Amino acid sequence: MIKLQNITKSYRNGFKRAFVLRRVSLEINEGEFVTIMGPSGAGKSTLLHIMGLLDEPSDGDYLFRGESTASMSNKQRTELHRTQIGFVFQAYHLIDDLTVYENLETPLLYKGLGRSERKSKVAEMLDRFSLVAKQKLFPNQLSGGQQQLVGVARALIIEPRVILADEPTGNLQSQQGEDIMQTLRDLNENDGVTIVQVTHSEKQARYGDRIVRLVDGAVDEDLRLNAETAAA
Ligand SMILES: Nc1ncnc2c1ncn2[C@@H]1O[C@H](COP(=O)(O)OP(=O)(O)OP(=O)(O)O)[C@@H](O)[C@H]1O
Repeated sequence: MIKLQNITKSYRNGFKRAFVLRRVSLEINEGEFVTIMGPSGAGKSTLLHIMGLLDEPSDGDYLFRGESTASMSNKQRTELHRTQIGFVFQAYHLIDDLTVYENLETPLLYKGLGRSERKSKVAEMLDRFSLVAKQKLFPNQLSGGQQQLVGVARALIIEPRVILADEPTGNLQSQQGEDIMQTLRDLNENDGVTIVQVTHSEKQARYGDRIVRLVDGAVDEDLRLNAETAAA
């Protein structure tokens, strides 16, 4: 589903080049639940943004479902991102001047869904994430944790084939965090949705079935968890 081949990302830093990712090759199959871990600054978010077509590699190729994304037009890449990828941002990225309801409805508008279908899908998400009472509020009227929940709901609402989540529980209380992890695991197990999450938490990593550790922009370890090491 996701195939990264020798992905390199670098930025110019004065006269030098700073390498954030160094020849990262990684294959993620449909239905996997992968966790990317590693020290701060290792390149985890950058890698996730490249997978989500929100950033481009400096070198190497990224194939999404067998198709090279380098040869796609910007329009095709945007379309792919909007219809197949649910992205949960570390810093929520909600639209400030839209209400919770409207923030959830936006991806459905981009997807071209009709009014009544949008209404029922938004209602379902509001209910699932206990946000019904907050639907008319704007993001700055919510707590950080509530904004995070809206961010997760917005990623799930298009029923994506892939969910890319950058520290999806970073600002949540532990119970809310566990609920989100359980939701992701159910989607993975019951609906076969492919999930790639970035986290610093070993406990959250155990919801998945594989851990990829990045150090200094390179893959340091690629570990498959078995039933005993994965969370029960
Ligand atoms: N636009 C940019 N220009 C220059 N350097 C950048 C840019 N974006 C990211 N970097 C650098 O790339 C490195 C990796 O950043 P990234 O956010 O991918 O790390 P991370 O592993 O996700 O870290 P954290 O766990 O702290 O979120 C950092 O050193 C950062 O300064």
